[in-house]
Amino acid sequence: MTAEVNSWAFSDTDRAAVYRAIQTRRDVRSHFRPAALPDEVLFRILAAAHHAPSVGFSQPWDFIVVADAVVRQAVKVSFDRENARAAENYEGERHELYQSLKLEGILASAVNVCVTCDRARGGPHVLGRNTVLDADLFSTCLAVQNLWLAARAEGVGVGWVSILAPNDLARLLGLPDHVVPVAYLCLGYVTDFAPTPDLERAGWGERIAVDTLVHRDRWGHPYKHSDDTAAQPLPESPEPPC
Ligand SMILES: Cc1cc2c(cc1C)N(C[C@H](O)[C@H](O)[C@H](O)COP(=O)(O)O)c1[nH]c(=O)[nH]c(=O)c1N2
Repeated sequence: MTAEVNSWAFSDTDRAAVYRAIQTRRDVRSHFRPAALPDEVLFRILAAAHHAPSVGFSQPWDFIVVADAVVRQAVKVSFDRENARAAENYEGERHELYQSLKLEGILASAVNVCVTCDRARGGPHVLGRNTVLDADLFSTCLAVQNLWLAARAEGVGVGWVSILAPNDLARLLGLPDHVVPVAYLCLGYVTDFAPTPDLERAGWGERIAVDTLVHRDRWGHPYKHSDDTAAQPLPESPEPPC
C-alpha cells in the first residue's frame, strides 16, 4: 500500500524548524544579556503572538511593553514580597531548594511585556464564549505561547513571572477593571538556552513520560495498561526530521 501524499505538510526542513522551536524553547530567568532588543524584532514577536487563535476571533489581548526602570523596579518589589510568601509553603530541604531557585529576570532582561486580556473585547456576546466564560483567558495564553515560540526562533529568551500580585500589576500599569494581567514576561537576548528546564536541572521536578498521559477514549485506562481491544499504537515521538 502506498502512503497517501499529504501536500499540506511542510517540507522536512520547515517541519524540523517548527519542532525545534517547540523543543528548545525555555523559560529563561538567569541567562539574560543586557543587550537591547531592537524594536523590529520585538514587533515581529508580538505580531506572532497576535496571530494566535482566539474565541470568536475576539483577539482579547494587549501587549504592554514595560521598559521604564522605575516601573520594573516596582514590579520586582511585588515579586520579592510574593516570593517570600510562596516560600512559606515549603519546609526543610524543599524550602532551601525553593530559596535557591531563580524565578524572575525582571531587571536583568532587556524589556518586560505584560500580556493582558480585555474581558469586554468583542462586546457582551462573543461567539464561543457563551458557556465557557474563561475562553478569552485561554485565548490570551495561546498568544503567550506564540510569543514564546517566535522569540525562540529569533534567539530571544522569555521568562514568565507569575509570582506577582495582579493588583500590583493593575495599579503599576494603569489597567482598567475589565483588563486582566495574564502574563508578565521578561524578554531579552541570552547567553544560553539550557537543554532542559531549569526546574528539572535544579531537582525540583522532572518531565512526565508522554505515553503515561495519553488516554484512549476515556481517562482511567492509561495506554500502558489498556487491554488489547483498546490498545492503539502511539504516534511516533515528534523527533524533528533530519
Ligand atoms: C503560567 C505559567 C507561570 C509560570 C511559568 C510558566 C507558566 C506556563 N514559569 C515557567 C515554568 O517554570 C517553566 O515553563 C517550566 O519549569 C518548564 O520549563 P521550560 O519552560 O520548558 O524551560 C515560571 N517560571 C519562573 O521562574 N517564575 C514564575 O513565576 C513562572 N510562572
